[in-house]
Amino acid sequence: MRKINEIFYSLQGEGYHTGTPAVFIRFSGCNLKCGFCDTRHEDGRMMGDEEILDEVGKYPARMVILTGGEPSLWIDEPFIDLLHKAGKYVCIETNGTHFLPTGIDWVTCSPKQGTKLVLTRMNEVKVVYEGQNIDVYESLPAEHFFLQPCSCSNTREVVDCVMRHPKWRLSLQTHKLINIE
Ligand SMILES: C[S@@+](CC[C@H](N)C(=O)[O-])C[C@H]1O[C@@H](n2cnc3c(N)ncnc32)[C@H](O)[C@@H]1O
Ligand SMILES: Nc1nc2[nH]cc(C(=O)O)c2c(=O)[nH]1
Ligand code: SF4
Ligand SMILES: [Mg+2]
Repeated sequence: MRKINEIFYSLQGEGYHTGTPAVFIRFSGCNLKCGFCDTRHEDGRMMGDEEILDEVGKYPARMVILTGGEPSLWIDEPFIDLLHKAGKYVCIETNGTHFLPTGIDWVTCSPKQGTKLVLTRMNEVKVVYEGQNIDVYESLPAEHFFLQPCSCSNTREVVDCVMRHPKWRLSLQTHKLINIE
């Protein structure tokens, strides 16, 4: 059984796959307590894999995004295999402080200040910008580097920072701009 906060169908609002239809599986609970976190950390409900797969199967998209909370606290290789057997492309949003099972198709790592990263592979880095030094993230083993405003509030500051650090690109939380989930 795995603790699920919500399962919903929307468009990936952030980062490289922005605009792509995807089923979000939001797991409950997190090992960090970021002051800016925009997730409602509700208790959630224990669900079996069959029930989770049934819910995911209600939607036509191939992309599934594991998020939370911190999804790495709840997943294992058999779960990723089940999603693959259902024909899904599996993405994860993680803070990078826990190891991941093998086989995930797309890893988005969002490192948080003052934490120790354990991931050795990731496809994209997505930093929520609060004025911190981003140079330290440039050596991470990722193909894409995104800087994201905090709750759409400091966008001009992020634009200026990206222009000073051209390895990075702007990631807007587009779902918030168009009022979708
Ligand atoms: C809610 S977190 C869940 C996954 C994982 N715990 C993590 O932090 O990556 C999903 C993404 O939203 C970002 N995020 C959380 N709160 C935010 C906010 N207020 N503004 C912008 N991005 C935010 C996180 O940094 C992360 O990239
Ligand atoms: N549309 C939409 N895109 C997202 N990308 C990452 C999200 C998250 O909370 O992990 C998220 C979310 O909550 N909604
Ligand atoms: S690590 Fe992710 S889910 Fe956890 S508190 Fe921070 S932003 Fe929220
Ligand atoms: Mg979100």
